[in-house]
Parts: sequence; C-alpha cells; structure tokens
Amino acid sequence: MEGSLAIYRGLRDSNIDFITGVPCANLKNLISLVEKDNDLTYIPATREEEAIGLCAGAHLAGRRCAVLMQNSGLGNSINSIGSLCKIYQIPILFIISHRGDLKEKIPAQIPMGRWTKKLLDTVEVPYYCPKTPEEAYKIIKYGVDYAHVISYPVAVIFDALYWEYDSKE
Ligand SMILES: O=CCS(=O)(=O)O
Repeated sequence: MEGSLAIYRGLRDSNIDFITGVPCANLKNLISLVEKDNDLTYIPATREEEAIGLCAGAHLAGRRCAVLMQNSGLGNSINSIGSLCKIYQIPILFIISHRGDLKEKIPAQIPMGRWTKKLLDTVEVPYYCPKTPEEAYKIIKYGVDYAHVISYPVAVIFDALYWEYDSKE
C-alpha cells in the first residue's frame, strides 16, 4: 500500500477535497483509501470526460479537485480539457495510471501507452513521472500548487513499476 498511500497523503496534504475518476486495476488501493475518507467527496465517474466536468463544477464551487484515471481515459478527455479546462481556467490534478508499457499484458493498451505523453504535450498539460513514494508525495504537493498557479490541469503519471511499492508492506 506504500505507493498508493504516498499518493493519498499527497492529495490530502494538498487539501484536495473532491476526487472523481474511472478505475484502473493499478488504482484499486488508492481508490480504497479515498472511498474510506469521510472528509472528502469521491464520486466514481463513468467516463474520464465526465470526471473532468464534475471537477469543473466543483472547482467553481470552491473545491480542490483531482481526477484518477488510466491513461487510456486520456483519449476520452481531450475535448473536455480544451472546452472546459482551457476556456474556464480549471485547475485539476490528474493522477494517471500509465498502462501499455513495461509489464503490460493487454495489447489494446499499447497504442495509448505510446501516445500518452505526446497527447499531454499537445493539450499543454504539464506532466511529471515520480518513481518512488517519496517523489510521488512531493510532486503531488508541488503539482497541486502549480495547477492552481497556471489555472489548468497538471498530470502526475505512475508507470507499472511504481505500483510494486504497494506490495512492499
Ligand atoms: O483497462 C483495463 C482493465 S484493468 O486492467 O485496469 O482491470
């Protein structure tokens, strides 16, 4: 749980109080931590673009927001990033489980695995790729602050190797 716990603590210590998103197998421990926290709002979404829309409304209502997603869901999000986040200056922290690279077993994940960072560059979302729980905690805190400075999403990407820290109890 150590890897997921570092992400959760980074989100909470950044005063993130509204979390939504679409699950990935690698996000299960993080989602479990978030679901148990009665001091924040967690709303499971059916699609990542819906999650971004929920965050847009929550932000305008004064909440500090994060979206949990698999990188495959970034493809579902592009228009909402442009038509909502860009136009209305919506800061959101994207916690992205990066599939389609090392350790991947599902061939369908490969294309988005290759395109994720290029897509984030295209829509001008800054992204960071912590490799340890300590880095994750620090980058999440800096990332939330940076998202609010630029009034735009910031992505923190976790590759398959990161989640091995969850098995090191
Ligand atoms: O997107 C694939 C489903 S799972 O591997 O995250 O369960």
